[in-house]
Amino acid sequence: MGLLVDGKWQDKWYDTSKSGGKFERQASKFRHFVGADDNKFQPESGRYHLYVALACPWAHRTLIVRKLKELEAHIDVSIVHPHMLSHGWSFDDYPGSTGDKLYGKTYLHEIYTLADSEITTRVTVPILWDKKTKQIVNNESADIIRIFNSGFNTLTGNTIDYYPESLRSAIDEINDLVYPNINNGVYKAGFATTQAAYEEAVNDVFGALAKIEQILSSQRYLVADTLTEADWRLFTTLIRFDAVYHGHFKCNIKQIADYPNLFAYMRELYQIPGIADTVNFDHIKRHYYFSHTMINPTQVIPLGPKQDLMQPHGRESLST
Ligand SMILES: N[C@@H](CCC(=O)N[C@@H](CS)C(=O)NCC(=O)O)C(=O)O
Repeated sequence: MGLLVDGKWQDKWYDTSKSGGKFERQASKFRHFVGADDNKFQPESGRYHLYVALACPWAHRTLIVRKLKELEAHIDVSIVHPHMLSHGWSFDDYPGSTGDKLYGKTYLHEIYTLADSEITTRVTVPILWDKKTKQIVNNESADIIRIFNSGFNTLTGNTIDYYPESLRSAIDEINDLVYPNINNGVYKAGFATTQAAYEEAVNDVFGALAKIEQILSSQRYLVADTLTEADWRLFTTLIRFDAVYHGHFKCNIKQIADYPNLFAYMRELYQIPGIADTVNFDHIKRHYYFSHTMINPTQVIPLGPKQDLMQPHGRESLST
């Protein structure tokens, strides 16, 4: 784990000394868009490449929307090794990993320095890369899923909209609950280095899960009957919760399996054709339990949980 400073790799853990033990996520650096409004990055088949970790919930969002928007033939993917150790993400061989398909690099930080040899940044996945200009288009998953949602429609002819104009304020409102309290909330709990910071984060996680459980008791998806980006953004945290966040990040007041609505909703999303293929529990568990040695110094990876995610979800009756 580390970061690039003036283009040089430094092996450093997150610094929580100035924030009262709280984990504070750095803002993403590259925020360009693809599509009509930006002349520089036009939608073209085969021009863009996605760098991901199968373990990572943020990268997972981009893989899901790439699949649902039928972009697999147009945007290829390189998958890193699940371990993130002293050199950060690497392209070492591992089942389910691909190596760096574009440049044959060893470490992901070399992709950042290829874009800018003097860069100062954390080295995160996902990255949407432009082969033509050898630049990072965007390394913020919330943006990348919107790029995939609409930026390539002219190429694919797929006009399914996961962020429709008429639902934007409702989606934004859910995202404002889910991002700080759940998606990032589990990290704030797991990376907290004081009891107070941990307790505050965990209480926020379970407060928000209780609200979502209530919403899902009377409606099929987070925004009424329409599957939107808000659902996919929540899904990638839910699917990791019982396997990783409950134990490793100490979010152990309850499991997702203890919430009837959340658990059935998570299974419904998991069972949508193509989605289960984007979920790799080996990469997920191995990444967290093996990489975060200050949380789990033995690097022992737990065997459980054993859950049947294909059992019927029964949520069809909630649609009006
Ligand atoms: N805001 C980014 C966050 C991405 C992120 O933090 N990814 C993690 C993996 S789950 C990472 O690569 N961390 C490396 C680090 O922080 O040094 C996004 O949503 O795209």
